[in-house]
Amino acid sequence: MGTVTAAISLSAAAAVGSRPAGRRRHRGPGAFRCSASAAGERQFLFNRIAPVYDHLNDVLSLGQHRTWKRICVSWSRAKMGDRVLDLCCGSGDLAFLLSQKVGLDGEVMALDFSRQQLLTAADRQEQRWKLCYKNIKWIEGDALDLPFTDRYFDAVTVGYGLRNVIDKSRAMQEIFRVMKPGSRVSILDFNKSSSLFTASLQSWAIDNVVVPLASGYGLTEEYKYLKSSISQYLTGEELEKLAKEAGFSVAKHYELGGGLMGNLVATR
Ligand SMILES: C/C(=C\Cc1cc(O)c2ccccc2c1O)CCC[C@H](C)CCC[C@H](C)CCCC(C)C
Ligand SMILES: C[S@@+](CC[C@H](N)C(=O)[O-])C[C@H]1O[C@@H](n2cnc3c(N)ncnc32)[C@H](O)[C@@H]1O
Repeated sequence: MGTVTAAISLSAAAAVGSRPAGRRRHRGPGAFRCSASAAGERQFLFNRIAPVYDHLNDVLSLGQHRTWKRICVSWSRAKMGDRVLDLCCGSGDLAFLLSQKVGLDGEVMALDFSRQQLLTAADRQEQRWKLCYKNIKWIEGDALDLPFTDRYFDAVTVGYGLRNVIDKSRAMQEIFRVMKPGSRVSILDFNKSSSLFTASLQSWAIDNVVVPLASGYGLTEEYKYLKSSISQYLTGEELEKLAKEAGFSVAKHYELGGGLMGNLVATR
């Protein structure tokens, strides 16, 4: 595991560039305590599910999540030679897809605040034979305070991450800041559907399939969180509005998987 740890940049300083010091935001003490404990709980949750995360995603979505992730990466328009960011990268599914898009001349920065997810990702990278995967750097960091300079990336992806960050507006502003003008962000997540049928199907599947199966791994509460996080998420229309408020010129949300999932594409 030693080499795996070495593969992860464990501090912002180790990441490329660094945000102008003057731009670090000041949080009120109360706000910091509140968001820090909530963020800490989510960090702990994703550390805990890391060992079975990929397996359960494959089983619970019958492998469909890989199709949705391929669509997300394709819609980012990442291309050969690009410098790209996979934000909230987890075990690296989208980072590996981006790696193939940008090739060895390109660069993939994959950031997450869960060390266990990053260790899984680095382990997977070591086990894979494709040369291009060497272009991925795993960075332990916070999506709300990205360790990258302004206008740095040609494309950004976020797979099932925005719903999990404490401050979605702040995250969108950080994404905007680190993107080059004219570049795209592609954000995949569950869809908070306005259709009663779709919302009921999604809720039924989580209650009657996802959580019972996860319980077999001792992860009942972790997967129960899925449902509450979706109910607190933004609708497609609200995601488009959030992107525009962050400064994006164009933002469009597309439903996937019969409305169970959704993907926001925004252009800076
Ligand atoms: C890759 C997927 C979800 C990732 C994911 C996101 C989270 O925020 C979590 C939070 C807490 C625990 C786990 C996760 C998490 O895994 C999407 C596919 C995996 C889903 C867990 C399964 C969703 C099932 C659908 C509601 C119904 C699928 C119907 C059909 C088989 C396509
Ligand atoms: C459901 S996983 C998604 C992983 C991967 N993108 C995928 O598509 O499978 C959500 C990830 O977001 C990360 N995350 C949540 N809040 C974060 C934050 N503020 N900063 C960095 N990562 C965060 C979690 O640690 C977790 O690995």
